Amino acid sequence: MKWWTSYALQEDEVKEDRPKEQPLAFDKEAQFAKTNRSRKDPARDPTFGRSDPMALACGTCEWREKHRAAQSACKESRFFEAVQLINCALEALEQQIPEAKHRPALLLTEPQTFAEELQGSLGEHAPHVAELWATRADILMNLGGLKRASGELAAAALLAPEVPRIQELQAECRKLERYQEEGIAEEAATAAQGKVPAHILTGFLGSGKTTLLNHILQETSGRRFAVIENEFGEIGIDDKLIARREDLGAEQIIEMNNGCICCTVRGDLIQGLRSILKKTSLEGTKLDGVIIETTGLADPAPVAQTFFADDLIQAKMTLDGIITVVDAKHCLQHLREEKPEGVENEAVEQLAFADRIIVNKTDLVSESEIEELTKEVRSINRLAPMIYTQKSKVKVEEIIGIRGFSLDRVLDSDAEFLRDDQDHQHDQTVSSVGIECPGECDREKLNAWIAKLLTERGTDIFRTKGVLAVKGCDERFVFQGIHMIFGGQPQDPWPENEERKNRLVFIGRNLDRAELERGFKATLV
Ligand SMILES: Nc1nc2c(ncn2[C@@H]2O[C@H](COP(=O)(O)OP(=O)(O)OP(=O)(O)O)[C@@H](O)[C@H]2O)c(=O)[nH]1
Repeated sequence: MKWWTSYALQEDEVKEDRPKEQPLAFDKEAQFAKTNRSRKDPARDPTFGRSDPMALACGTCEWREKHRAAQSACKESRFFEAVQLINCALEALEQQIPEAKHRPALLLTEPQTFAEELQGSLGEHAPHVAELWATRADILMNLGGLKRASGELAAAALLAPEVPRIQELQAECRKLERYQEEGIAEEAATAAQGKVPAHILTGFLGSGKTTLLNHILQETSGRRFAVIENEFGEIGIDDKLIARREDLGAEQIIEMNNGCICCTVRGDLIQGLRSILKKTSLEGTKLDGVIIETTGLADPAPVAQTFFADDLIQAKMTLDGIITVVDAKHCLQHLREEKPEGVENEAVEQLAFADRIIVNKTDLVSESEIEELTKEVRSINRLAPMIYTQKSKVKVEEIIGIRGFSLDRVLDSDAEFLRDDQDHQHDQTVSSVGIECPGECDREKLNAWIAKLLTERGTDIFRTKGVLAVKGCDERFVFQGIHMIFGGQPQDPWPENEERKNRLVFIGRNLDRAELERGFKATLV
């Protein structure tokens, strides 16, 4: 059965109950060390690890009250809120412990080290700290972070070995870990069965994400996938580039343009996922999965966090994996780009978070270039399997249904992953210019202009794409450019209900809108 509906989110769907943006920051580990996220230094920054605005209340609030609230939230399956509350309780308790002041934030971020170092000097506070860690472990177990939970419980047991609740939770955690290790994961599997798997496709501009999406849809026709397309450009082009939608089988597509789901349209992502759940529930249908294609400038961490931060989504969906596509030709230059202090390098983030890495466009590079790139990629992400492709052609079972995402792995490297108060700053010099105008282009003039533009400015113009009306051509002319590599070809005929007009987008650094508009308009007949 075909089940294709293309629709944009309604205003009232996205505005209501819009959650606040929830970017993240990183911690240590080599895998994440190059991400250049803004990090706070616990030794120098007294606000390190504290949530704001909750932190303001914490100074005066009673830790017991926050602890009770965290326990209630956990019982009611509001796990993300429970994490924020328990962290708040820990912060409040930390204030009460003079010894903790010498090791700021350790109580929050590294329970085991804290317990080992201060075990003998906590006095009456020891069982209280242990109790809070036990609650945090309980919440983490519910979210699937077993390794982290086990660490918190070990620390709690060090401080309060005889507390029955800690022992019970340890036994429960061991049981779940055993299930996980033995691969039987009965309870987890039963819980996951009813959940819709989600797949995040990420990768820098022009790396081959849409090509991969088309490939997945083609190879899985008959399976029902909903797709969320997110574009950075001022004008959406990708929806026109998803090949032969009607032939691809069962999908629902939601487009989110002009903003990045990792920050400005993050609330839209949550509402988009919720509306997919609502639609399938109303229709009584079942989805095989949701595929989210991020912009080429997205930080995948906040996108992944969405699957924990929203209670409904957490209950009904499970993040199967983050698939990062790499452009073998241009990736290194983006990985090595120097960014100002505190500004993140998205290309690095995308690799650091990957559960699978697809090194695409191997046709454009030599063996030795691939070797060099592999080394660099491995210095950022040691673990994710790497797959080498042309035109993103990969065996679908290597990237879909992989159960690749692990909360534990992310928490190991980024203890702050589940906090809702982290900084994350994109490079403000990178922007997009969209041109939309009627008329027909002259192919020769267009070629000459674009060739000159990209030869001269191709270092700064990362990505160009467009759907153009070319004189003498009955089809929509699709133009694609990545730095200085560009090309175009007629695609399918203009749909009857679509006006023949030009839509072109440039994404890059220090773009000159007036110059681009002037240049393009000069190619019109
Ligand atoms: N030479 C070559 N070109 C490729 C390969 N894979 C994809 N392309 C081309 O690269 C261009 C960009 O591919 P897309 O799939 O649109 O890339 P994207 O990551 O979705 O791009 P954005 O969403 O704009 O960031 C298109 O013209 C593709 O046809 C490949 O393996 N080799």
